Amino acid sequence: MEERKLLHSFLANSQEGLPPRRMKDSYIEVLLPLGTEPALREKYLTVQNTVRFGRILEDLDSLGVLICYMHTKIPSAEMSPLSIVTALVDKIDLCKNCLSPEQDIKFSGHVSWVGKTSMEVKMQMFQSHGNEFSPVLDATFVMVARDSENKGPAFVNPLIPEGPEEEELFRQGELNKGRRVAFSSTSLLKMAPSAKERTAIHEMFLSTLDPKTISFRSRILPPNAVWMEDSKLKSLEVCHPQERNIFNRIFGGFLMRKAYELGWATACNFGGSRPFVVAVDDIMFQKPVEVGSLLFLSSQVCFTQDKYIQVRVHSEVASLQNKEHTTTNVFHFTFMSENDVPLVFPRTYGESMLYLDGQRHFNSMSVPVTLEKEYLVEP
Ligand SMILES: CCCCCCCCCCCCCC(=O)SCCNC(=O)CCNC(=O)[C@H](O)C(C)(C)COP(=O)(O)OP(=O)(O)OC[C@H]1O[C@@H](n2cnc3c(N)ncnc32)[C@H](O)[C@@H]1OP(=O)(O)O
Repeated sequence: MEERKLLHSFLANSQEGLPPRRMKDSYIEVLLPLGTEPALREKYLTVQNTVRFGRILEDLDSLGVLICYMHTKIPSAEMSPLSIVTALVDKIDLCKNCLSPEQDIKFSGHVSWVGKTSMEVKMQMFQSHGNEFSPVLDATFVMVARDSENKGPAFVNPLIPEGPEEEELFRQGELNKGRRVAFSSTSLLKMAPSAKERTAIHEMFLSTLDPKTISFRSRILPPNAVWMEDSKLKSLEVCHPQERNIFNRIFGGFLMRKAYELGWATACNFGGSRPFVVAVDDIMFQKPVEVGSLLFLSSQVCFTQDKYIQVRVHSEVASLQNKEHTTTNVFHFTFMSENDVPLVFPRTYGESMLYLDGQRHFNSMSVPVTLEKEYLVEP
């Protein structure tokens, strides 16, 4: 960190002072040679002989940061003065494809939109089948540039789209920013649910009242349903230095992998079969996690429909001094089970909000996915 202090002089005072970049300046392709380097497979292998999705999340996070470093590269500087951190995993949509641990995987990506200090990155992943690579997933991340010591914001190079395709991507990036602002301003933490949502929650509530008593307090579960609180799983991570990133904080990919694996276990426990992940959305990195922290992860099913299970994982760190807990991340994962799963019922008002939030995330899934036998992505 002492060395990084010296890099401050390379930081720009305004965005206009930085040379504009094109999308192709940050474009990169990376090969994960699972097919040709068997020694690498162990790290990626599940017991079902598929690829661990948690490992893919780690790779996407590192790649996203690398892409941003390409976009902001200063040819005359040996080291970048920027600290680039993951602010948001906007979306990861998986296509219906089998991930084999015995075939090479290719990642590609580039910066698709920039603000003043933030960059949207689009990445794709492919797996080789014979002579060609077929698409596996699309991911959109938002990275934020901070100064050399990660203490304040830092400007990033402007982006000039070239041609109609790039202009469309850039416009989409702008729309994404607007959509995120709108989504956050109608958050249930700030606003009451809509009339339709309120009615749905009240109907669920009524369906749990015991018809034998005239009371709002005697609640019974309808058939094929589970109380939301009974779907919870929790875990604890001690954040050792091994998991730190280049800025001496805990690596975002590690946090995602841990949250994903707990989320998967929650869906597995709930649905009674090994579920497949179909979408990841709106993972917000609100606060950095310091090395040495105790990281508490808490996961629960918050919405289900047919074979789908929407899981929310909340992570917080505890201050060792005053035992205060601070939220660092909230993760949303959509899984698909082999068979139809039970309904999940909220018991309290807070749980009802979690249910509606889960439903909103589920409905924002862009690709309607259908269950396919060969579609196997596991933790
Ligand atoms: C050299 C080559 C090296 C290669 C190495 C490769 C491998 C490397 C591997 C290492 C991998 C290491 C990677 C890791 O492990 S990073 C570790 C995981 N991530 C973190 O720890 C980040 C934790 N969060 C924070 O520190 C803050 O919340 C941040 C800094 C993110 C924002 O803080 P704050 O809220 O105070 O910021 P602001 O209000 O001033 O806004 C600043 C800008 O940010 C935009 N914004 C903010 N939030 C969001 C959001 N949710 N969605 C979209 N955008 C968002 C905002 O619009 C604004 O944009 P703009 O209007 O300025 O454009």
